[in-house]
Amino acid sequence: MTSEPIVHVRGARRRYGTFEAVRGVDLDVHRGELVALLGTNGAGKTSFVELVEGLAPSDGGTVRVLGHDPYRERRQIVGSLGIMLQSAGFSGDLTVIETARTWAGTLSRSRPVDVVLDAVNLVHRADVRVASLSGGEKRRLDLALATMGDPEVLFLDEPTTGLDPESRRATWRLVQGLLAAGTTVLLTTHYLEEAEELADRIAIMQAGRIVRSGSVADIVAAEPARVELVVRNAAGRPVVPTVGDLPSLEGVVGVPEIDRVGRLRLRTTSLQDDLFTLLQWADARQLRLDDLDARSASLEQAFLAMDGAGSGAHTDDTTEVAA
Ligand SMILES: Nc1ncnc2c1ncn2[C@@H]1O[C@H](COP(=O)(O)OP(=O)(O)OP(=O)(O)O)[C@@H](O)[C@H]1O
Repeated sequence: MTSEPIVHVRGARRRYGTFEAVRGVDLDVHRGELVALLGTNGAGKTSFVELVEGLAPSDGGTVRVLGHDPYRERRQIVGSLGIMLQSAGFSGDLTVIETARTWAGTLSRSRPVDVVLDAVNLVHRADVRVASLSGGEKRRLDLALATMGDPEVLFLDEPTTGLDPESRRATWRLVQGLLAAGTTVLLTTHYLEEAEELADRIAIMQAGRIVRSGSVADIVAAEPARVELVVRNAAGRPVVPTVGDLPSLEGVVGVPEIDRVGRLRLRTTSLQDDLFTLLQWADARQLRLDDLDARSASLEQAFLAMDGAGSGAHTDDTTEVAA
């Protein structure tokens, strides 16, 4: 993509007193793209997203949304933004429809209120007081308000937390419709499936920094595939090879595990080549490779591996910086 990014961030920082929660983040989100920001609790996602939402000033670096500083030049862009925070500040006394109409009245342009409530399946709850809504219904109302102004850029902070699976999928369809219409979206989520379903690109945050970014395929490709099988002889009896008996496997990461019944487990960065070598090795020895299970890493495995690798960085998380 060559056009100027809608969200353009370089070296963003955010401090709370002497604690630095965002430590030099770079991120671009292009027009019509959805970028999902992932990370464990406390990684700094909300602290970062609030910078691009213009809810707080950056303590360093450059933050631009639609070409403007979203904090200092907020008035120029606020009409083009849709923001769904982690927790909404609704008045519990108003009904759903009153809340939606009140919100629509604050916008320079608004989609019809009934259409927006219908999109989040809240029409049947229109006359219910917000205080009586379930947690998931409140999230859906929040999404309705964030999308009511037909925003050019939508910031969604954990939009499907607390939603049942059906509502979550309905939200995904809604977001996909907005993307198809050209909306640009920055989303934070703890649901990896949500990121896989919606995101063009993913950025993984750890201790205030983006430690990995790219498409799901890019991120998963960096994580070794897993192979598991049981070695048996021609009569079907288990054979327990030693690691030294195995052929040379160029992509193996770490040491293959072999248990007492001949079950072999290994991780490899060259799945196809190493599998081929293993099959040839077994064939030459008239061995069978039973229960063969070979699979690429999932986003979840890649994420967990990164988090494990970053446990040192977690300790670093508590490091205080000069104010
Ligand atoms: N107002 C605040 N004052 C001091 N520290 C804060 C404040 N807000 C957040 N933090 C700290 O900043 C770090 C990042 O928090 P943040 O809420 O941005 O993380 P997150 O990735 O959004 O987490 P979660 O997934 O739990 O929402 C945490 O260590 C948190 O305790």
